[in-house]
Amino acid sequence: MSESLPALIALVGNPNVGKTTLFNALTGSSQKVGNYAGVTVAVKSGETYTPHGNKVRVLDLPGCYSLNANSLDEQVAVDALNGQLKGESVPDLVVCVVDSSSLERQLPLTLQVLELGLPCVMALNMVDVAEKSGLRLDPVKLSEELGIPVIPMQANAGKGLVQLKQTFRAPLPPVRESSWLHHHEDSDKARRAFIDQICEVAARRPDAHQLTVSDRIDTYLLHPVYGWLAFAGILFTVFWAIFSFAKIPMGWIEAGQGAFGNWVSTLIPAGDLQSLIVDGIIGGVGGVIVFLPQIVLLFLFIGLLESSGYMARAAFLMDSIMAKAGLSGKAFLPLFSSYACAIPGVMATRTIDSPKERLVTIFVAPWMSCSARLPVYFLIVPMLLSEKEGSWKQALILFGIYILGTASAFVIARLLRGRLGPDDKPNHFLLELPPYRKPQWSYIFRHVADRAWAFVGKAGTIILGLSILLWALSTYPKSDSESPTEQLEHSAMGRIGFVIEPVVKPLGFDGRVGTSILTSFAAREVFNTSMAIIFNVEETDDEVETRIHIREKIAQAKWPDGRPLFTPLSLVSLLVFYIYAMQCLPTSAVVARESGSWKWAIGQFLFMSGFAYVASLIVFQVGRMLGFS
Ligand SMILES: Nc1nc2c(ncn2[C@@H]2O[C@H](COP(=O)(O)OP(=O)(O)OP(=O)(O)O)[C@@H](O)[C@H]2O)c(=O)[nH]1
Ligand SMILES: [Mg+2]
Repeated sequence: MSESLPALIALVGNPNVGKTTLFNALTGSSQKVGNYAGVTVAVKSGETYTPHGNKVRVLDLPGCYSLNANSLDEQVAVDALNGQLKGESVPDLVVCVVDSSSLERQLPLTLQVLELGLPCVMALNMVDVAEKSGLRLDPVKLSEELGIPVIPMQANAGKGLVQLKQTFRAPLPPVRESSWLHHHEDSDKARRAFIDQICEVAARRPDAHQLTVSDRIDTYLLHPVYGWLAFAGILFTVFWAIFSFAKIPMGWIEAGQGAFGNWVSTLIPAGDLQSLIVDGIIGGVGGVIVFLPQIVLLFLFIGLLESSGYMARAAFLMDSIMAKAGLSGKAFLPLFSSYACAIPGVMATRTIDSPKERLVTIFVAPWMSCSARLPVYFLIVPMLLSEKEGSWKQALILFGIYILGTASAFVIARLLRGRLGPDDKPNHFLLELPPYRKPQWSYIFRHVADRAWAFVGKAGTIILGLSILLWALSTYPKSDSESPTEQLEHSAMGRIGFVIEPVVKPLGFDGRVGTSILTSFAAREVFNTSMAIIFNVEETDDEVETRIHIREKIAQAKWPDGRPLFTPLSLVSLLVFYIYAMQCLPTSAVVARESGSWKWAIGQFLFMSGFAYVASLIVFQVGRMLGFS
């Protein structure tokens, strides 16, 4: 019996049993929670206090089905228990978190953990679900049979937390001898027999098998026809809502930004300083910040889909399509989360057992249109339809953009998967359909707020810095000319544009657009910043009084011969470029780390950006041949 206080506690359990919910409740963190298996893919650490005020460290581990790890995320959990994680020792106490509504399936892992010989406590989570399904649990019997403390809990409501914390103190529960293994050759069989015996006395099922509410919902949502209709309907509603709801707060931000710009213009006399602040900083940062409402809505919807349990159904429906792309349903969730951001998407590929399938998924993930592309789409799409934001036609185009990116990703995945050849060992696709659950609102709001704050933080730092730099490049060196157009041509930016114009002209863009594209390799949103700065700086002074929306200003831009710069064809070409181009250094860094080599990251960058160029070129040239303008 260990007398010393525990210093390190590890939360272990099957996927989707509420480990992270418990971790967040214990440590006050807001790590990602979702109602599907494989949300947590890396170890997270936090601190909590015992009822006696002693500080302990808690590790949240990725879920695993057994200790014979099949995938990378499971391996991490196993390493943590064996003390093989870098910088971590063997845990002093293991909290086995189980979903009490399916105890038989969870106990094999618990027994394996007990066999390791570490002090254990069981967090018998989701007792609310077990109760509703009519299961009769007997925690006292369970504790007697297993020989460890068993704490009934409902982690998402904070119930049982205090009781659990009371076990975090000396003396730690004695290590139990693995009696079920005695006289048995086959340890799997021995565990099964012991589990049957436990469940007989401690977890009795109701006699009649009833269809649960989730089962009933699934007869529609997984139906071969209605299921797909519902899937398309849900996605379309999301896009439509992003366009139409966001319109209102966007209007406020724009109005505020305009008023602020005008106010600053009255304070500072016309000249370089005014131009720097109004055109460079307010215009440049504002060109990105105004899309905050869309980003918030996108993350809110993804959060809702993830925490209700619908995401796992979508993966189930998509399994057959994924198979055509040479991937399994498991690749769907990482790819879907790449719609928010490719970085967590690439990380989430750790749940994929097959190393080759994982590489392929990492490779195509950046083609799932991420949220950083939204500002660019929202600048271009309304121009394409020459209308303001918010119509259903725009939502339809946005839907089409996502479909194009996704379909292209699947085609490339298939080609690449074919080239890599079959796996060395067979893989089993195992996707769990969790019951539908009420969304964890507190978590979702916190998560959305974090993302919104990160977006604003980026605008206030990286985008702000780039805005100042871009403004300077578009203003200096100065020429004697009075004409803003000639002045821009004379500036450093104008000269870069001059060099770049021949490269982008076949795609339908001039040097100004080319320069904006070039700068957006730093981060996609910078396209908006550059466009705003270039076209603001170019305005004549008397226009300052009637500050019009930057999009209208851009729409009026012309080639030197007076033709409009932006035609439907050139706008489509621009959209196509942004759907395909790989313009995110942090993603490249994560790809290099997760794939184990920079070769993959560089190959991906060159392939995707090259593809973007060629695709835009084809769109513009073929479009022109067909008579579009
Ligand atoms: N009804 C109910 N739901 C819960 C409870 N605890 C957690 N949940 C929900 O269960 C789902 C899974 O929670 P997570 O904390 O992400 O589970 P996890 O074990 O960390 O999952 P992985 O990281 O995928 O291994 C979420 O939808 C939670 O809101 C509970 O006690 N009762
Ligand atoms: Mg988790």
